[in-house]
Amino acid sequence: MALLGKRTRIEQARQFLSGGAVPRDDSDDELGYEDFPWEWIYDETSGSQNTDNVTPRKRKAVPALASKRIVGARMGSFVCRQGDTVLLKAEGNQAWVGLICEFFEDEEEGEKMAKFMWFSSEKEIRSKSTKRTDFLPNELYISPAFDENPLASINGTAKVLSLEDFQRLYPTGVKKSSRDYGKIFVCRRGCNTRTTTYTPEFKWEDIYSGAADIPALAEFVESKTKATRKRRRAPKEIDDRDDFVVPDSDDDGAPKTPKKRRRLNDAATPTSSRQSPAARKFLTPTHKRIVIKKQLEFTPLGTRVLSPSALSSPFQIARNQLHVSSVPAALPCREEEFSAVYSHLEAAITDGSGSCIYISGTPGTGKTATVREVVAQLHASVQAEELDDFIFVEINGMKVTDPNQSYSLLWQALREDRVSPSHALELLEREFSTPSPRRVPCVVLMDELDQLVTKNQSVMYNFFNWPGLRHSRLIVLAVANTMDLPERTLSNKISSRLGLTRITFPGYTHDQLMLIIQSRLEGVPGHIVHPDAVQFAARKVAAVSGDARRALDICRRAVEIAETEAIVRETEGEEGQPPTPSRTGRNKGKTAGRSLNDAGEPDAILQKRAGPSGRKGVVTIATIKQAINEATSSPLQQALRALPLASKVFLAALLARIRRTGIGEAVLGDVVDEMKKLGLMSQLQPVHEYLLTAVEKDEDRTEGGVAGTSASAQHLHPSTPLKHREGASKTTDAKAARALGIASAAAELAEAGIIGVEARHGERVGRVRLGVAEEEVRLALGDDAEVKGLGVAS
Ligand SMILES: Nc1ncnc2c1ncn2[C@@H]1O[C@H](COP(=O)(O)OP(=O)(O)OP(=O)(O)O)[C@@H](O)[C@H]1O
Repeated sequence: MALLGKRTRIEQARQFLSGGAVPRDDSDDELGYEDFPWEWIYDETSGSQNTDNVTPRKRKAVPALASKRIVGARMGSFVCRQGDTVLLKAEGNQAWVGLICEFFEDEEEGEKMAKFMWFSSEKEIRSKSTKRTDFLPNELYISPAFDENPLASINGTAKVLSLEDFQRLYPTGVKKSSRDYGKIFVCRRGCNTRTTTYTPEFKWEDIYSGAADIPALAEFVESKTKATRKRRRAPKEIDDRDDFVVPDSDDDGAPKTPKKRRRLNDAATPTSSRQSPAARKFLTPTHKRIVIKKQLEFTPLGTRVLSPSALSSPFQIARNQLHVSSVPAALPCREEEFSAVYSHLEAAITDGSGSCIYISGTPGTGKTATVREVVAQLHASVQAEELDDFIFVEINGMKVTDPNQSYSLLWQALREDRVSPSHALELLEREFSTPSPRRVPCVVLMDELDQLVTKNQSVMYNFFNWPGLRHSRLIVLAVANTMDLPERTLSNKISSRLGLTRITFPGYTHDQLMLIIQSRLEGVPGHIVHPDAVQFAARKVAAVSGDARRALDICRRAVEIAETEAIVRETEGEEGQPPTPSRTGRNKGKTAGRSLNDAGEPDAILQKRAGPSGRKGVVTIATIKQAINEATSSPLQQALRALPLASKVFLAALLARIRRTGIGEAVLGDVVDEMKKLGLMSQLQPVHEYLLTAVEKDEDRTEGGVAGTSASAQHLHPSTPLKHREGASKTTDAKAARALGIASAAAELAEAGIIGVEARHGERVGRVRLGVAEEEVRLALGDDAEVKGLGVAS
């Protein structure tokens, strides 16, 4: 019984930590094998008068005893007190060493807890280049890191000494046979292991003699392990100093729109990375910083490297900058969303708490780009020592073949260890329900969440649920296209319990799309895109979807068209063709490449160059029209537009269903229901007629209504061997023929690869999904006269 209790306690206290903990060869456990409960030791002498520097947390103290100060804790014969250094159980035979700062009762969890200040071993220092080489086998660094852990994680006492005292007391080292073996440590420096900055050497007994010294010790380690520290200074003060970059004048300290090369906190807090390295290095022996003038830095001419874009034509630069895969220098029109995501993430990382943010919005509204930018800015803050370290991992529903792989990816991010999904799930469950000192927060971006839901809801449930577990420090950013995916897939009861923070990204208006395109064209020389063209593209896209990706794609294609035209024109000119009236004398005789490289030409020249049609070599409204036309006249687009009405309505219904559920696939029967709804709503005579007849006939066919349709669609598929056509066998051929309207539409679409149908014999739940991009269907049928008004464009 006692042994079982002991095991539970150790299980509970397991740290599952690697690297950094102190190896312990002995398995001796001072706490014995009896599972006594932990009891508080109160300060009987001082009563409610707190003279000590260290006060317990009244907030969490047991109410009846709130006036008494907790100074220690007892478990059987084991006693530890505030200010003591103790061992905390780590994975295997390892232990962490922590200094007990305060005790408190966590009422929510009904657990006795303590706040620890950590010692670190050299193993915890990740940077090999800045790691000291003079560390001793039992040396620890006191670190400016704190954690709260249950008393159950305490595993014995530790003794910390100065090097002098250690050598005096143990001149030949600690013998393996000694009870003190593995429990005596030397501390002569403090270290911030994340930044690998050390305090100057000290004598431990000089700086620490007991609980009363904790605040001073914390302050000392904190202040001495930061090369430079954020200190909010007035702009004037910054201006007066030579060694800082002058921040932008629009600083108000609040998170700003993401802009490259200007970190979010730059202006609010001058950080170490903004100082010259020299200014950071120079300290007096008493550790006062010497501010020196920033060294003049220049790059020798011989090694000056031009960026590739500098060598490109304006067209190439524009194409590159408009490309959707290029990372924009700024994300205009997403200021609010950026701030919301940033502050949530920053707060969660700082507090060491878990959090789950659900981000929704239609495609191309900048969800992924914004989250990535936030994470990049937070990483910059970590580099500048303004934020605690965190792990970031991106899991994309489109890129995993099985949603369960998400578990392996998360575990790999946490531990750099590849395991199977089922094993990873086990490990993650255990990890997140186990207290662990210094667990680094982990931010997970779950992109294209819809795809992870389709196959297995437990994946989404777990990722939404884990952040709520007390020890997880997991921050999930779930990105999806629909607002109510959690409710639809997890039931209202569960999803409301999860307490998700929701952020919605609205579609861009045409003004916003204009701004986005213009910002991408910033720095492109030669005014090669006419402002009217930008406006036209923005209007066209905003009318259909508000999708920045589409707007950028159209503009990029338009630039390509203009570039080709310019080259053709130049070549024609070179081959002795009479120059066009627009050709300026300056350009005459130049090669295509060189003449196109003219940067900064005034608009007038470009307009002239554009020729009588007003478009050669410049992107105009006509070029945009051509680009849109091309995009909508690809073979796929043409095939989609040439589909029979039944197939178009089927696609419109499938799209509506997918959009409504937020899931990338739908039950065939539901699509037919959707068709009925569309038929009722539609003002279009042909749709109305078609649907009422086709659906009614279909309903006649089987009592289940949609079942018959599903079966028909699946089993009338030309690729299905006749003998396997269960649906057909269930009904008479005549009935099947009557239902052929919808069934054959589905079969035809499946054969063309426009949809995929997953046949489930004898069931009513055959599933159907799009086999082409949703965007292609929207583009082709969005303004198709036959199905206009069925919501394909929205
Ligand atoms: N405000 C913006 N400024 C500049 N570029 C933007 C902006 N919003 C989106 N983009 C660009 O549009 C493209 C699509 O953006 P993103 O991938 O973030 O959209 P999304 O909402 O995540 O779409 P999906 O749901 O399809 O994944 C990217 O190239 C991105 O850089």
